[in-house]
Formats: sequence, C-alpha cells, structure tokens
Amino acid sequence: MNELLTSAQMRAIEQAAFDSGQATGLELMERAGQGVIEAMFEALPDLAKAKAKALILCGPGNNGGDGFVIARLLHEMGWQVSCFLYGDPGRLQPDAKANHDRWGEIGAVVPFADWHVRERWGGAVPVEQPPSLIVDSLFGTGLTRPLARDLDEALRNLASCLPEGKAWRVAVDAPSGLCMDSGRPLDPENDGELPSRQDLTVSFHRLKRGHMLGDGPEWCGRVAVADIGLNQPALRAARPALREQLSDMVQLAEPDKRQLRKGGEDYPGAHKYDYGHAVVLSGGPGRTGAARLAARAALRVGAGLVTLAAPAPAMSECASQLTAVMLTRCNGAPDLGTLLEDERLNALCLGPGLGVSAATRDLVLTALGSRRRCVLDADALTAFAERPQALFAHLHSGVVLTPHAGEFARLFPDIWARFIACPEQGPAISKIEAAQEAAARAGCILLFKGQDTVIVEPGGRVVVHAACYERAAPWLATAGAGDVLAGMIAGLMARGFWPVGAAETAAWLHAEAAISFGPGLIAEDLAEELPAVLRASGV
Ligand SMILES: NC(=O)C1=CN([C@@H]2O[C@H](COP(=O)(O)OP(=O)(O)OC[C@H]3O[C@@H](n4cnc5c(N)ncnc54)[C@H](OP(=O)(O)O)[C@@H]3O)[C@@H](O)[C@H]2O)[C@@H](O)CC1
Ligand SMILES: Nc1ncnc2c1ncn2[C@@H]1O[C@H](COP(=O)(O)OP(=O)(O)O)[C@@H](O)[C@H]1O
Ligand SMILES: [K+]
Repeated sequence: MNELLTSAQMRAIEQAAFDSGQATGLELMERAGQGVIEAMFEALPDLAKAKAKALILCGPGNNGGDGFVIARLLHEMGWQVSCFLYGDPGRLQPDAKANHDRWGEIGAVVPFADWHVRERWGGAVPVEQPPSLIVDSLFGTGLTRPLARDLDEALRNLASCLPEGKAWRVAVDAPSGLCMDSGRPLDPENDGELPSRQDLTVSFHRLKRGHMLGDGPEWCGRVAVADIGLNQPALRAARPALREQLSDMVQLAEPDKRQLRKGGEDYPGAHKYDYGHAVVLSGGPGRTGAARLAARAALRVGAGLVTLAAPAPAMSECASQLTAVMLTRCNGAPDLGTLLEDERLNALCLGPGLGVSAATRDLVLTALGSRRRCVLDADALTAFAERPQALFAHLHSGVVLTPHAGEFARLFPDIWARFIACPEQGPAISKIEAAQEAAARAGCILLFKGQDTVIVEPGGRVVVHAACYERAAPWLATAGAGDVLAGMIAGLMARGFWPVGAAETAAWLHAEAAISFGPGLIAEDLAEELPAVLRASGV
C-alpha cells in the first residue's frame, strides 16, 4: 500500500480487473461512492453533526459517475441532496449514465446553465439554504487540461459565497483542476491557484502521485484511500502487460529498520569499524558549523567513527566544538588524497560550508576519484554551476547528489525551466520526471529536496518522501537542516547501506526527527532527536 500510482497505471489496473472479470465498472463505481461516504464520516466526524444538506458537483466522466452514487447514498442516509452536472447527460459513459439515471429517479440534476451560483447563495439572505457539504466530483484522474473558464468562474463564485469553514469540502479522487500525475494545478490563468481547498480528498485503491507531490497536499487537505476491492497482486501475476505497466511504480520512503539496528542476535559482537568510518570535509574559519552538523548526524545515525577534515586555520575552532567526532587536518585536495589512502575511510560528505571555489572543485574531484561512497551537497554542487559537465563526467553509482531547488536549477537549468513552466495540459512534468532526467544525465543517485523529496537511482528505484499530512514537518524549514541530512546519508553509507537505501532511510529519519521534536526545532536538534526516533521505531 506504499505505492504512488499515475493515472495511466490506475486505468491499467482498472482495465485488467474488467478483462479478468475481477469487477465491472458499475461495481467499482458503487464501491468508490461507498468508499467516499465511509472515509468522509470517519475523517470528518463533525460532518455527521452538521446540517445534512449536500451539494454534489458532478463532471462529464466517471468521476461524475461516482458523484451520482454519493448523492444516492447520502439521500438514503436522510441527507437533503442537490446534484449539479457539468456536461451533457446524453454523452455520459455507460456507468456514469447508469448512476445519473438512478439518481434521476430520486431527484433533479441541475445542468450547468442553471447553476447561477451567486444568485443561489451569494445574497445577504441566500435564496437557497446553503449546503453543509460540497462534494467535488467534477474531474479526477481524467483531467487533461485546465478547467473551462465558465466552470472555473462558477467554482470561484461558489468559493466566495461559501468560503472555507462555511461548508465541508470533499474531493472525489482529486481536487478538480489538479494534475494527479504531478500534483500541479493545470491552471495557467490563475497562477496555480485552484478555486478552493478541500478538507478531504478520497483516493481509490492507492494514492496517486498528485496526492503527495508538488502543491497536491495543499489542495487535497487530507487524504484517505478507499479500498474498492481490486486485487492488484493477483491481476499483476496473471497479466504480464500489467506487470510491465506497473514496473516503474514509485514507492513512498520507508526506513530500512533491519539494517539500522546495531548488533542484535545475528551480529552481537560487532566492532566500531564494522560500522564504517565517515569523513566530512569542513570549510575554513567561521564556516565550520555546517560540516560539524553533518558530522554529528553521521555519528548519531550509527557510523562507527566520524572524522571532520578541516583546513589548518579552522582546526582550533573545530577542536573547541567536537568531542566524539574526530578531527584531522586537510588543507586541500592533496591532503584529502593522502587521507584517503586509509581504506577504512569508506564514506565521504562534501559541500556543507565548503565554499564555492576551485579548491572545492578539486576536493570533489579527488573524492570522486577515490571511488568512495560520497554525498555531494550545497557548495560541492554550486561550485560546478558554471560547468556541470565537469562534475557529471566523474560521478559514479556510489554518489548521492542532494540538491535543493536552487542547486538543482544551477546544475540542470534546462530541466528546471521545463519543470517550473506553468503546465497547460496534463500530465504535467512532475518532480519525479525532472529528477529522473537529472539523475540519468548525472549518472548517480539524486535526492531532490523539498517538502516532497524525490530520490532516484538512474534506471532503478524511485522513492518519494513526502513530508505532508500527518508527516508534515514544517519545522525543517530551518538553516542547516540540509547539512544534517547530508551527514545522515554519509553515516548510513559508512555503515554499509547502498547509496539509494541510505538516501531513503535518511530522508525518513530526518523528517521523523523533526516531527518528534516539533515546534522550536533548529538544525542542532535533529541529530540529538535521533536516539528517540530510533527507539520509537523499534530499532
Ligand atoms: N480507474 C478506476 O479504477 C476507477 C475510477 N473511478 C473514477 O473515475 C475517474 C476517472 O474517470 P474518467 O477517466 O472518466 O475521467 P474524469 O476525471 O471523470 O474526467 C472525465 C473526462 O473529462 C474530459 N476532460 C478532461 N479535462 C477536462 C476539462 N478541463 N474540461 C472538460 N473536460 C475535461 C476528459 O475527456 P475528453 O474531453 O478529453 O475526451 C475526461 O475523460 C476517477 O478519478 C474516479 O473518480 C471510480 O469510479 C472507480 C474506479
Ligand atoms: N516545509 C518543509 N517541510 C518538509 N521538509 C522541509 C521543509 N523545508 C525544508 N525541508 C527539508 O529540510 C532540508 C533543508 O535543506 P536545505 O534547503 O539544503 O537547507 P540548508 O542549506 O539550510 O541546510 C531538506 O531536507 C528539505 O527537504
Ligand atoms: K474530483
């Protein structure tokens, strides 16, 4: 259940279910409607206490069909329900048409031409009693272009007549207007501002990428996943074509708890060198803090030994601040080369506080030449902004690049430009495709930071760590948080984690430490919170 689907993958699963006789479209639609009802009363308990009046906005496709099921089921529960249709009833698909017609035996369907939103609910005394629930069943995974101007305007009018807090808002599968493959609004006219935020979005079978990426979480509000009875493993096993379509399935990040554990039954007598020796390169005097944060995090995450390698003028500054982290002198690339003659030094972290200079470029190239596992962050990336190819030519599969958006833009300006261009049709390029293209060009693992962190192995796994909903970690937006993440990845690689696994586990632990610490977090707290996080997660 840890998967994020694209709309095309969801359609392929649905088609396989039809072809194999696992379910019919009508059955799935009924379960989808039922699933929304169950999820919304569970997630929004106050809804049951609200005035039981619902407005169901149905669209021209199967998302609209789900809306007619919801209308019927709410009516059966005693709710007063109004159904509005954007689309031509004569052109509905068979399953949506069947549910439209079933609803038609119960109540009216108001066509779009008669919505007159402002006249209904906009006056000082509304002509019609306002609803306590608005269900957005206009578009789901079938959205391919921005909402038509007249519909968009009607929805904005509705949002101003019944603003947030006046009525609960529940979206069926997707907030209409959001591209579910990217989490990006298809809304060039309004700069990505959709007509309204939802209180809850109910997805079917699995979460889609758009629920977790980009602006998706902001517009979805909360998410729930309704089980609509699709047996994906059975369908996958029986149908090679589906297996192929699902082969690039994206996973949500999970920590490798088994590998995180130290000792235990299978390995009780380990020595510190069994957990590796990480080296973090420090900047000069007055710029050592970032590397010290990284080094401390590498040690806390369980590297057996961690050494901070600092230039001579910064040694006393570092020495006064370090205890368990060791210190060695490193005046530049030749010193680093000498240091790395010790083969026990098995993972490196370069970038935090290192400075944007030719000296940094030399250090990076020496580190890469040693073929050690290596994290390149911050200045180690920016130092190559003028000539990224000079970096890419030396990268290898043991390297993790950890750019934030600015660093990504400097190294991959063309990909960045395409990624941020306002999308006019779906599916829009997502952070996943941007990271995949960048990782393929760089030839190493890429962890593209942000609230939605995307980790990509060229030609291999794609993992998303989304710090949203119950895992929101806004306190991570603090100076130095990225340095800590880089140190954690280096520490895990020193312990023997594969680079992509180190990146995934570190991203999870990093956010978990922020969530565990909570308000007031500063970067120093992250490493200190790790013991509690590790204990709480059973490591
Ligand atoms: N898959 C499953 O297993 C299940 C799916 N279920 C439900 O079905 C939903 C997907 O249904 P769907 O494919 O009919 O697409 P939907 O989102 O209703 O869009 C309808 C059509 O609108 C059109 N269109 C697009 N953009 C437009 C725009 N801006 N303005 C105007 N028109 C626009 C476009 O057609 P076009 O005009 O491009 O030919 C599109 O095909 C899914 O989200 C879930 O709720 C559940 O019932 C249970 C199981
Ligand atoms: N609002 C947020 N929600 C979740 N994670 C965040 C948020 N803001 C920042 N982060 C995370 O914190 C880290 C910040 O890294 P970075 O931008 O490199 O900061 P710095 O350079 O100050 O260390 C990244 O791992 C990023 O994913
Ligand atoms: K919808």
